[in-house]
Amino acid sequence: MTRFLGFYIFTAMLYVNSLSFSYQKKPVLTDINFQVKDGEHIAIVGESGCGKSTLLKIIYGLLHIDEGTVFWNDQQVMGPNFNLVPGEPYMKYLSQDFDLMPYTTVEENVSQFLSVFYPEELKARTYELLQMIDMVSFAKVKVKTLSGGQQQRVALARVLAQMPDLLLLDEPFSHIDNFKKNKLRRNLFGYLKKHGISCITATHDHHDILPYADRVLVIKDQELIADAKTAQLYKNPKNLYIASLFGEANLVPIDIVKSYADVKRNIVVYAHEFRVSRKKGIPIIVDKCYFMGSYYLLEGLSEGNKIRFHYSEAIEAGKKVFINIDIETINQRLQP
Ligand SMILES: Nc1ncnc2c1ncn2[C@@H]1O[C@H](COP(=O)(O)OP(=O)(O)OP(=O)(O)O)[C@@H](O)[C@H]1O
Repeated sequence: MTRFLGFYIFTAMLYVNSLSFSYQKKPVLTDINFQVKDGEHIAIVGESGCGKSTLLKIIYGLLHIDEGTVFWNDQQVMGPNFNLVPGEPYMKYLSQDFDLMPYTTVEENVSQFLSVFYPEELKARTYELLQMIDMVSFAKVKVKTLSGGQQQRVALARVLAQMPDLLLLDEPFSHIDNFKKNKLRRNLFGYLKKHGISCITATHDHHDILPYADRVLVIKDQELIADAKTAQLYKNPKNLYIASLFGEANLVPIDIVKSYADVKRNIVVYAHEFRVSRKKGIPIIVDKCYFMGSYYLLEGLSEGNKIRFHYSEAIEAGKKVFINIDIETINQRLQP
């Protein structure tokens, strides 16, 4: 809620309230509550099969929910039992299977949905979208001859041509190679912010989350276990499940740190948060060493606990080193 000219204005526009859903008997989602504000980018994350796609389908009105409601401002999203043609006009859903016209060109697939009257403007808007997906040179090519990744990019431009207020993206870069992925991410999320389009992205990939999502929702065992600002969740993950969504992480019994010997608690420590010393710290015998490009990922045992940590150099299996965790990190993670 924001205050404007003395009045309070509700800026939240999508409301998901007490939502529960099951395909058969076993619940898939239980008591899910969250809101999405105007122009906000949300990432939905969680292990495979936790219900991310299901949640997007419910929001779009493709599935009938057992309990709860979904509202777009003051308008309730009704499921397939009420809508002959599922889906709502103000939002678009980019599913894992792309809905394209295979026998027409890339350009035609994109421009078909542009509600523009003048031909020059139609050309300019189509070009803007083709540029965004980096496919200007494919404008005249028939979609059926494109690769899976190229088709996924066309599908993206096609939903954006419809200028939704809310875009639902299900693993939007799953078919796209690493050469193109980073540029496309920057283009897409920049485009959405520029045009004030809200977005919910279901993803496994932290590269889709950290630089672009304003907030992250984490699903585990049917429930929403976290709803927090991205940086806050990353810096202070409450458990190993959440931390592992962002990278290699460990659950460390804090009593292996000498000064915390009396504290019987585990804390989450990312692999990159350890500092390696040849002289002092937590002793660890290296077991495995993986070259990761700009660093090495090392795996070792300390008092029976398997710990993974990063170091700038390779360390031979069997060697003893010492690892350290910053006191600020420990204190932060020990907070309730
Ligand atoms: N049409 C369906 N009928 C029955 N069960 C389904 C159906 N679709 C999905 N499920 C089940 O519902 C659960 C949630 O599936 P969903 O596809 O939403 O998960 P997800 O988090 O998106 O997974 P992934 O990350 O692998 O895409 C899974 O256990 C899945 O097997």
